[in-house]
Amino acid sequence: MNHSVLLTDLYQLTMADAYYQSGKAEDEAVFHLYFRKPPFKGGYALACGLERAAEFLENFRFSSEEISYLSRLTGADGKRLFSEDFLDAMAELKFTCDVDAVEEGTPVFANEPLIRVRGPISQCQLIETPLLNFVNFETLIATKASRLREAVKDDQLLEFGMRRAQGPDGAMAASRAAYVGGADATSNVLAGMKFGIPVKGTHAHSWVMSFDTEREAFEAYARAMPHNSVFLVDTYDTLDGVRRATEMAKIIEEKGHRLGGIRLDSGDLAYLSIEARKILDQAGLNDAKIVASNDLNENIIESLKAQGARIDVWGVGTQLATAYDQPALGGVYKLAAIREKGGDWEHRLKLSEQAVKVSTPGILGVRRYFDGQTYAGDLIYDELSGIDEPATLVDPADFTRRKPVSTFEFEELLVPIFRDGSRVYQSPGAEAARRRARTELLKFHASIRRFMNPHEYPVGFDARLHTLKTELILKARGLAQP
Ligand SMILES: Nc1ncnc2c1ncn2[C@@H]1O[C@H](COP(=O)(O)OP(=O)(O)OP(=O)(O)O)[C@@H](O)[C@H]1O
Ligand SMILES: O=P(O)(O)OC[C@H]1O[C@H](OP(=O)(O)OP(=O)(O)O)[C@H](O)[C@@H]1O
Ligand SMILES: O=C(O)c1cccnc1
Repeated sequence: MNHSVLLTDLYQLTMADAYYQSGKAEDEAVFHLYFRKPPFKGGYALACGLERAAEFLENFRFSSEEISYLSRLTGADGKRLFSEDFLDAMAELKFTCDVDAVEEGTPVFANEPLIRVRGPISQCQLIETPLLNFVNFETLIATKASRLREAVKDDQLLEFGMRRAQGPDGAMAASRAAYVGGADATSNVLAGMKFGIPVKGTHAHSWVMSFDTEREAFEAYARAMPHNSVFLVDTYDTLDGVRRATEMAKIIEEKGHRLGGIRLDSGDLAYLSIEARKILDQAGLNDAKIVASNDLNENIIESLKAQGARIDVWGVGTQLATAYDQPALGGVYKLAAIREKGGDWEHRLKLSEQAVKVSTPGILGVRRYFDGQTYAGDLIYDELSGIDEPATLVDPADFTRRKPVSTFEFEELLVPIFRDGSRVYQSPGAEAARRRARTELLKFHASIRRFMNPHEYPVGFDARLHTLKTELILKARGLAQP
């Protein structure tokens, strides 16, 4: 899916023009994309959206039609909004940035750069909005799916959300991200074809309603789809429907198949699934699956399991595809360092009344330390300052809390994606990202995956970065020590 370079906010283009006019367009800058709080009051997020971001950047060039459109835009005085020099430069523009990013399916935490962009400030600026658009949404949905995966445990999780998703593009991105996060399949056929996601489904109430009786509907379905025979049993009376479904086993077996199962879509799903299981088992259909749907989310699933529900397959639509309880991830993209051509790097920081909103200066990297059993903590450091050895995590919220990590193995979370505008990383695809999410999440202590009051995984600054940031905050507030 390729997107136009005009998929950006107007102010990115007006700033880019102004950078050209100020002679700063080629100044080198570093921006980081990160979020300040994990979504859903959870303990982590699952990085997603890089594949689409990389595709977008790879095709980052202005067409003559796009330049012509921009040349027709006018400002408040009715004169052309964009300067001719800027539009000429855009017509010739080649993406030349270095981009480093966390791979899709990697668990990530507040304030860690998910993407780092380094290059001419005008280019860094133009790509801010689309990068945030791709990463915020897909990371949000992948995280939601991973919470659902946590709730369903080893059961099957099906994503049924297209009908309630935020438009067709939202549905496509949601199906992909849900798969990365832990869904086993989607009902979205186009997502199946485009992203290689398994597609699965049952049938709707309309099938049953289109016949005079439920029996006729089930018989016709059993004959037509003996190899895909999950019957929706709640159109009239759920447990009667289950009994009727068991009567289809004969037709299905005559065709050389086994009854797939039933789907419950209303009522008390704990009670009904327990009763349905008894009916299926009594009919010798122990292998028939019970599918449940109806506005499910991770908390309802956890509760249903605690109630002893006998559900094998969970169909989740609206709450997954729309991230119902938190419709946006608040990822931001902030300037952290800049240098004029041939000059030295200067750190940059944005102040805020709220300490958590003060941005972090530098060319940041993240090291994830492993103590042999679980991940022990992440170290955010500034490549310009170097790491203060022995490596120690300094809690940004309380500098007296420190955790030594130098004896542990570590990996760098940011990997090169573009060098000088050329793509050096091929996305391994949704399937590989999904596997990564599964294996990586299990390397953290389970308490970070808890829904209620999850454990806060240690993410600290390197001591030099902590000192640098403190000094820059004091300086910006006019409080610097002489
Ligand atoms: N045993 C249960 N414990 C907790 N939540 C449940 C249980 N059974 C069903 N639910 C959930 O309660 C909600 C019930 O919603 P609602 O009242 O709209 O459904 P319904 O009346 O059973 O069916 P519908 O309105 O779709 O015909 C759904 O989110 C469903 O997943
Ligand atoms: O509940 P969700 O998690 O979004 O899952 C998808 C829902 O879509 C279908 O319902 P339908 O469109 O027929 O509407 P209804 O069942 O809500 O009436 C299906 O029967 C599920 O209930
Ligand atoms: O296949 C299903 O059962 C299905 C698909 C989409 C939405 N709800 C249910």
